[in-house]
Formats: sequence, structure tokens, C-alpha cells
Amino acid sequence: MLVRSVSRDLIPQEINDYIYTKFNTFLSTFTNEITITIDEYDGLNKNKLFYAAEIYLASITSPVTKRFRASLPEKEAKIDVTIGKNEEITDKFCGIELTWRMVNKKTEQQIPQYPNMHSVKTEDKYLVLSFHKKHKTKVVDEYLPYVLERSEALKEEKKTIKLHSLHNNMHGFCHGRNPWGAAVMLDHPSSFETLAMDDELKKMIVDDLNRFLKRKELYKKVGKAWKRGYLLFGPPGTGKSSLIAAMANYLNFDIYDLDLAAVNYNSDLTKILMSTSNRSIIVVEDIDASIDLSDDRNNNKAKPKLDHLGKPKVTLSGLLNFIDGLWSSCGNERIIIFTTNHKERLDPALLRPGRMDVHIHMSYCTPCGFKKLVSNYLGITNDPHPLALVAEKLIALAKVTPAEVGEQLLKSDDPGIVLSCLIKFLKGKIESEIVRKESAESTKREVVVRRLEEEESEKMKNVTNSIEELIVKKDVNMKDCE
Ligand SMILES: Nc1ncnc2c1ncn2[C@@H]1O[C@H](COP(=O)(O)OP(=O)(O)OP(=O)(O)O)[C@@H](O)[C@H]1O
Ligand SMILES: [Mg+2]
Repeated sequence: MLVRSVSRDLIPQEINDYIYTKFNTFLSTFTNEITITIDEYDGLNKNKLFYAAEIYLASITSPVTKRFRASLPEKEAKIDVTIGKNEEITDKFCGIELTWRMVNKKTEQQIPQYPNMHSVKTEDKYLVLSFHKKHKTKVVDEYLPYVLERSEALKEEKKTIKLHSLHNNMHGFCHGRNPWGAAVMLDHPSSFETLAMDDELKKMIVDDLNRFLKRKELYKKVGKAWKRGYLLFGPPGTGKSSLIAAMANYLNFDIYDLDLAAVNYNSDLTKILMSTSNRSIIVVEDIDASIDLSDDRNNNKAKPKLDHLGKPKVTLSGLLNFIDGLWSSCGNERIIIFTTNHKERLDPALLRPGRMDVHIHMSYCTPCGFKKLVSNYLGITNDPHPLALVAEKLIALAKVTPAEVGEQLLKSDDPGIVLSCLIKFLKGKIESEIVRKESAESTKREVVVRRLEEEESEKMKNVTNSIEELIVKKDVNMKDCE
């Protein structure tokens, strides 16, 4: 270590490494230290242990390490800091002293077939772990598995949530290509804290998610796939998509946005699911709009259904197989979320527990949701604004979505102006709702009157007909009556 720090700035890197290796080899003949080398590649494959150790080492600090490397990987939000080239770091595990060293070795090779060409430069990376030889079993059996486990947890902590969408051109994917296109970072600010919903409903969802995460063993024991289905239903702008983003942020799960309109065949659904990762949320938005919901479970297995353009379409039976068929046993910790504006249009087969386990009604803005929006947008929490109290009363009567309220609350920086405008807006909403109801009522009345009149005239027609029949039967001479 001393040799390294003294020589570091005086001697070129390659010579420095050479001296260090020789010196260590020389010393090791007198010590009881042994080393384990962990190469970056295991043959042609990446060595998982190397990458796990690299992540783990970034999380520990030791007084001997002076140089670190920092990078910002593409599509990530957090900076990676790892131990620098040819640096050392010490660690302690159950009283065992361990030293890690990151070795970067540059090599230059001349390809014999092309003697006139420039030589090829490569850089080999490996980690060297040194410790007393008496701890070999403990290090291999306990310390290295611990490093793997910690790296998984650290990866999870620093993971950036990604949004995956299906590839634009789905035709090529039957030839083995990943159906999911390049993922983007999900930078959605929605959280359970910012969502305007009733507190009880919010708590129910959070508790349900927590229970789901904890129940790995229970799902295994009862022989159920470790997945959970949620159906979010309600009018546009009530926060269905915002709730999905809040769930992804809370769980730290990636989102796979499955656009069923882009999928041609039922069989593709299985391949699409196979290409998603564990600990993820699969979302099918507007389920009623994107799929043929007619019940085809007993027929048409071979023939794909066609849409109005003659394109094949995913069917209900394909979707049901997708949800609880064979594939469901191949993934873990999956959440499937369907959204719809029209729950009543969905087939009950789709809604039964096991497929859609939890049904969440995203309603028009309630007074409780309104308080949350006022606190989010205007920063008013403890001492409510008098106009906010008026607006809260109107909210209970108006059919207004949190999206509409949010829009109004952005209209000015002055809470007084904003709330006055909101009250005007809510009054307008209530008035137009009254007009709508009245006109629906009068239409209903008109319909009733029309129906009564029709029934009356129908009755009269029947009576006339039967009289005519009687006249014919009895051979009554009508001329006599004239
Ligand atoms: N419950 C809510 N809490 C906080 N903000 C909300 C809520 N509902 C809607 N919003 C606001 O309105 C915008 C639109 O909401 P969102 O897209 O979540 O609605 P949606 O129910 O998914 O609508 P659609 O049925 O049209 O997909 C959001 O970006 C958010 O700013
Ligand atoms: Mg939405």
C-alpha cells in the first residue's frame, strides 16, 4: 500500500503496477494472506460477481481509498461512484479484515495475420480480494454471498424507474426481437402524498401494496402466482394515470405500458409478458377501448378477430389467458393495472378476483381531495382560507374532476383570486348540471307522455280491428247503417 502511494505520482502506471504486483508476490511468500481474483468477464459472459462487488464497494468507505470514479450512465438520474483504477479499499466482515483492489491492465497486441497494422489495445479489469487464509471458507460461503445480497439491495435503492412502451414496429418481434422499445426514465412527480383522494382509500391501497410485497412465502405456500391485479375506473381526469405513477414511485417498480391496439395476435401477449422484468407494473389503459370485449372463449381459437380495417385484434379470451394462464407462474412480484372510464362495459369474467383483485373507484373531487389540492397548489394547510371553505362546500355538490380543479388553482399566484375564480367555476358547473338534469327530466316526461299516447292509439287500433272482424264474421251489411 505504502509502495503504491509513494510511487503513484513518480512512476508511469504500467511500471507502477508491475512493481506492485511483484512486491506483493514477494511479500505473500512470507505472509498467510491469500487472494481471490474476480474477473470482469467469465469467458464471453459478464461476471455477475464482479459487477455486484463493484456496486458493493461503492457503498463502503475506507481511509486507504483516495481515488474514486464517478459517472452518470445514460438514462439514469443518479451518479455512480466506484473505486478508482488500481485503487484499494478495506472492509471488515465478522471480525475478518479484507482488502479489495481494482486492477485495470492495459495490453497491446499485434495480430499475427496483419503485421503491418497498428496493434490492438485492450483493457482487462479484475478485482483482487485478499484476506488471511484461515478465513477462506467463511469468505467464500458467507462474505461473497453477503456482497451479492447487499449489491441487489443497493441496486434497488438507486434504481431509476423506467417506462417501457411497445416497439413501434411489432412485425419483427416474432423473430426473437424484444417487443419492448427503448425505455425512458419515468420522471412523474405523482406520489401518495400529492394524490387528491379520500384518505381511507389511499390508506387501503398503500396497505394492500405493502401486504402484497411481504407475502412472497404465502403466495408460494398456497400455490398462487405472486401477482396482483388492480382495476382503476372513473371519469377522465380523476387521477387513474396519476395513481399508477404514484404506485410505481412508491414500489420503485418499472412500468410497462401495454397498448393492446398494437398487438395483433393473442399469442403475442405471452411473448410480451416474458420480456418484462420482475418487480414491475404492467398497465393496460382504457381497456374497453383497446380490445374486442365480446365473449369468444368457446370458439374462434384459431382465427384471429379482425378490426374494421381488417387487422387482427386481441380478444377477451386471449387477455384472460394472459392474466392467469401459464405465463403467470414465470414472473414474480408483478402488478397488473387496467384502467377504464366505463366499468359497466367490462365482461364480469375479467373482473373476478384473481384477475382484478382490487377495484378502485376514482371519483369526482371530494372535499377531502380538494383540501389536498389546496395544500399542494396554494400551500395552504393549517389555517384554511375562508374562500376555500366556501369552495369546499360547492365541491360536494359539483361534479368536477381533480384535473379541472387543479387547472383552476393554477390561474394566479394570489390565493384570493384563484379561489374566487374557482368558486365562479364551481357555481357554473352546478348550474349547468341543474339545467342538464331538468332537461333530462322534461325529456323523460315527454317520453312518458308520448308512450302513453302511443299505447292509447294502439288500444284504439285494436278495438277498431276487432270490430271490423266482427262485422265481416257476422256478415253485417254496413249499407243498412248508412
Ligand atoms: N386525484 C388526483 N390527485 C392529484 N392530481 C390529480 C388527480 N386527478 C387528476 N389530477 C391532475 O390531473 C391531471 C390528469 O389526471 P390523470 O391523467 O391522472 O387522469 P386519468 O384519470 O388518468 O384520466 P384519463 O381517464 O383521461 O386517462 C394529472 O396530471 C394531475 O395533475
Ligand atoms: Mg389516464
